[in-house]
Order: sequence, then structure tokens, then C-alpha cells
Amino acid sequence: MKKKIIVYERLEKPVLKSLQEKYDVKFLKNIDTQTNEEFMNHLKEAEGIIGLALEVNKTLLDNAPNLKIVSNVSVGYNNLDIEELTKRHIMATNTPDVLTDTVADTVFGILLAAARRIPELDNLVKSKQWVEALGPDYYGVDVHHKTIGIIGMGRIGQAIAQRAKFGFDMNILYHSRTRKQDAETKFDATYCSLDDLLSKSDFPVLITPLTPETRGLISKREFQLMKPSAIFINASRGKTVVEKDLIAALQTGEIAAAGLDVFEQEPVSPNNPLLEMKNVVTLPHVGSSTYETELKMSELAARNLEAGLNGEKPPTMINPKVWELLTK
Ligand SMILES: NC(=O)c1ccc[n+]([C@@H]2O[C@H](COP(=O)([O-])OP(=O)(O)OC[C@H]3O[C@@H](n4cnc5c(N)ncnc54)[C@H](O)[C@@H]3O)[C@@H](O)[C@H]2O)c1
Ligand SMILES: O=C(O)[C@H](O)CO
Repeated sequence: MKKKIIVYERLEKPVLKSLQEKYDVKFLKNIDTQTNEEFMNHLKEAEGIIGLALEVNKTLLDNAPNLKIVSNVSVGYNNLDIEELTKRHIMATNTPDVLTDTVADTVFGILLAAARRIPELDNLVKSKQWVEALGPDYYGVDVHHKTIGIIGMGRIGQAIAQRAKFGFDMNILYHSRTRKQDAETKFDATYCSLDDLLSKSDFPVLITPLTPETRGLISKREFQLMKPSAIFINASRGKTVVEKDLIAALQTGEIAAAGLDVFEQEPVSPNNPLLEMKNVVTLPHVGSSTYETELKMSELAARNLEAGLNGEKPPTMINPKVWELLTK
């Protein structure tokens, strides 16, 4: 008999098809996982779950007695209760590395768009206001040779630093949990406190995971530390920023502009004041969404899932301790 798995929301088609040939797959999207009966029924028998941003908590796990592995199709795993999964000897996996360069490209995309006011100018040209768009009212600011401040110098942070150094000859400040000597040498990056980084950067860029420590990391006090000319970029998770404080900082001119791929609530509420601001560039959480990278993420997530179901060690485990416990 084929093993039962749940595919939740996004998985690229060829990968879904290949899983459907080998497993008894229930594919679900746009459902309320707290109440959906079909989901609950499948959960009881499922040995694996693969998907994007499914909230896997104690309540869900209580209803999933046969679960062996949860394979996230993302590098961030703030949607998973890792402690609870580990306690129950359930493997958890994510998709690091394969998306690093793409997300760094996205960060530079929104940074350049905000600094050079590309969406605003695009709108003017398309609404036949070419002449009005010329002149100082619509000048942007330079990116090259300015100071970028990277908060979270991990895989993506370092790919951002690489672009900043070799593409734009920028001065690089960074703040992370630990110092990264490698990045300091490679990119001429300077480690500093969060407060120093915020007060000295032209472009503070947030790219940490969402954890209890980083939840609300950037709020009123931090915006007050930033330069009035600062363009703030967030590609981490919406909840690393207190969004009402970001809105206030933009409204009062405490900072100049923002580029946002992530929001406190996603999809973003239509009433969110950020959507009305010309100095805010928005994306719908698509940092890693290119054809190439989404496919690589799906493939890696499927490799993880299949390894776990076949009793092999998944390539990119979040909780390798479970593997040790299972094979001891
Ligand atoms: N917008 C998107 O589409 C998108 C795509 C991929 C990843 N992300 C986000 O980016 C995050 C980082 O991904 P990564 O692959 O670079 O992860 P990573 O683990 O390689 O790097 C994270 C870095 O953040 C640092 N960090 C953790 N807590 C911190 C704190 N309290 N203060 C300062 N630094 C801290 C860590 O030391 C590490 O260097 C993901 O967890 C995810 O939330 C978003
Ligand atoms: O963490 C990630 O990989 C991205 O945010 C995709 O959701």
C-alpha cells in the first residue's frame, strides 16, 4: 500500500506529479487547517507533510499520530514548533542554500526600486506624464558607494554583502548573533552593535529568521535611531518589525522610504496604510519566487520528504537530533 502524505499549498507541478506516482497524495490549498475536516481526516493517517508555511503546532501534531516527517518548502521555519516535533521524534526539514542568491537579488531589486523610485516613475510614464516625471521632484538617491547595514549575516546576508561589495562598491556594516570573520575578510564588512548599524546605515536591511529574539526587533526606538534619509528593507518576516511603528516612522519622516517583501499579516490587509505610500515599494513575499529557484526548493523538499519516509537521513534537517534518536 502506498504511504499517505499531505501536500499543503505550494509545490512545483513536476515535483507534485512525481510524488503522486509514488505516494497516496492529498493536495490541499486555501483551507483553514484548524477546521477543515478533509485535512483533519488525512492528518490522522499521513506519514509525511510537505508544503509552505503550514502552522505545525501541538494541536496539529496531536491529530497526526503517524507523522514521521514535516518538509518545509522554505528556508524559514518559524511556522514549525521544532521543540514539539523533536519531542515526538518527528523529522523537520527546510530548503537552505538553493534560494540564497535569488533572495539577495530580490533585496537589491526592492532596494534599487525604492532608492531610484522606479515604481513611481514607471506609473508616471505609463500614465503619459513623462515630462512631469523629469526634474528634482522625482530624483532618486544613489545606491553605489553608500552604506548598507545587514542585520543577520547568514547565508542570504552574505549574498547581499557580496552584491553590495562587488556590484555597488558599498561600505558594509553588519550585525548578527555571532561575528563572521569570513564575511569581514571577503566583503570588507564591519561588525557593529544594532544601534550603531541603524544610526550609520543608508540602507538598513533586515534578513534574520523570525525567532522569539527577533520578533519585533525593529520598533519605534530603532526607527528613531535611523537617519531621516534611511531606506529600510525587510525581507525576513513581517513580524520582525512592529508594523505600526514602521508606518509612523514613514508618516513622520523619521525615515525616508521602505522596501518590503514581508508583512505582519499576509496577505496584507487592503486597509494597510503602507499600500497608500508612494515611498514604499511592496512585494507579495516573493523573495525566492523565480521559476528556477521555486523548482529547486520543491525538489529539495521532496528529496527530504522521501529520504525521511524511506528511513534515510534527509539532506537538510532542522532537527538532526531526531535522526540520532531514531538510529541509536
Ligand atoms: N522574503 C523571502 O521570500 C525570504 C526567502 C528566504 C528567507 N527569508 C528569511 O530570511 C531568513 C534568513 O535566511 P538564511 O538562509 O540567511 O538563514 P541563516 O540561518 O543562514 O542566517 C540567519 C542569520 O541571522 C542571524 N540572527 C539570528 N538571530 C539574530 C538576532 N537576534 N540578531 C541578529 N542576527 C540574528 C544568524 O546569526 C544568522 O547569521 C529566513 O529565516 C527567512 O525568515 C525570506
Ligand atoms: O523562508 C523562505 O524560504 C521564504 O520566505 C519562502 O516562503
